[in-house]
Amino acid sequence: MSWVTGVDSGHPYGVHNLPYGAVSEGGGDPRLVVRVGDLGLDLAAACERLLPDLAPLVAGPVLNPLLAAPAPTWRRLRAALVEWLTDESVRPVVEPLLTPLAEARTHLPFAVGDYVDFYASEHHASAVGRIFRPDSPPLPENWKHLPIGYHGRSGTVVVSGTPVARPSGQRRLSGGAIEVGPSRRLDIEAEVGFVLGAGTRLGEPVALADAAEHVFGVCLVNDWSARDLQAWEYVPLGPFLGKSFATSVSPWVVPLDAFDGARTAPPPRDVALASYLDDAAQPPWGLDIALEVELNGTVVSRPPFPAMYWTAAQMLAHMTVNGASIRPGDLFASGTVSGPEPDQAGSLLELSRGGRSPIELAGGVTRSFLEDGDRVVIRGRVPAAPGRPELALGEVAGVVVAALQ
Ligand SMILES: O=C(O)/C=C/C(=O)CC(=O)CC(=O)O
Ligand SMILES: [Ca+2]
Ligand SMILES: [Mg+2]
Repeated sequence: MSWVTGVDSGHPYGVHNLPYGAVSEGGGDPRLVVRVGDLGLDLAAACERLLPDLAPLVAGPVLNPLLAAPAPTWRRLRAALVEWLTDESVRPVVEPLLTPLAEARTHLPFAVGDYVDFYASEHHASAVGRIFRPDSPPLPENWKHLPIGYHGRSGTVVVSGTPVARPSGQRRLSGGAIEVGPSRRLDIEAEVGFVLGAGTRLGEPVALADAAEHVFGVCLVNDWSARDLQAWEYVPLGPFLGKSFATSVSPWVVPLDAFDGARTAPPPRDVALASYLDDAAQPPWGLDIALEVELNGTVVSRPPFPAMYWTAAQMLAHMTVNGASIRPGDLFASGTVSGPEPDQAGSLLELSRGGRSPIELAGGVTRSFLEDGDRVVIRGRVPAAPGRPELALGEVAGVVVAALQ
């Protein structure tokens, strides 16, 4: 148990969590911290005093030098952090380096390299297939053979709290006319993101068994999506401007090792998998994360991450099977997390059945898609279970503002 006041062994930000972030105070420069309770430990100052050989990796303002190090270095730092925050004898050195996070501003804690978004929920993929392609089977033929994904726009990944301007673009009206203007079907996608480190060389795939050597940590993602732009532009090359205008991520990157007690078996596979994706003999890579989507103060959905068909390890193995290299700071997202129940969908497109059944919010207000001024908050946690305290992932929030043009 930690000596930090108020951080008992059941605290969701206890020493079993210790997520990394970047904060600034009073207009100062961002610095890297590790979160314990509601406090941030200054990583550079702590390492300078107690682990000097790692200090250059956490000098800030981003985690990328640490991400570039091999996974055993990440584990060494994490073990040291646990020791510093639990061992009374180091307390006089560490305690002065803790500051309250309440007044701090959070920043994107890593420079995003490449960004990939997958489509790993069978429930989401089938539901969207029915809405976008009513005359075709809900799932495309390839869906159970490989985790489908697309490369997104890393430069528009923003930290939670950044306002999101309504995107503009082309759409096709029901009569066939083409119109340009602000999106009328702006949506969210509740997703889980994976931050990569320990880069690879061109031509070097990452095997399923090695995934934990490259997945540094986990965050929450809101893949804002303009459904009218998307539906018109996506054939035949896939998502483009309907999803590239902003992608929000939570400010805290929870180390993969914090999920050791939260692994779940993925759903049974009903198609034989190619050997590079066959995870039958691997430790389970499902994660027991419960999401919650709140729109203007009303919880509208509770998407369950264990329902995802494809795991992060499979996504990484597939992303690199062609020999594509990874770089420290690369980010991939799971795709919309939707469960089997109607109130477990991770997008308004599903919750409002393609816009036909608006959802009800507090105060008699209804929504099919987002209006200017709407505020969306996606929260994530691993619930407490016997022998396992709750693990908080925090939240990713954003307010929609009017189109700039
Ligand atoms: O089925 C389609 O045509 C597209 C669906 C999506 O919205 C793609 C996407 O972002 C993947 C996901 O989040 O699951
Ligand atoms: Ca998405
Ligand atoms: Mg996006």
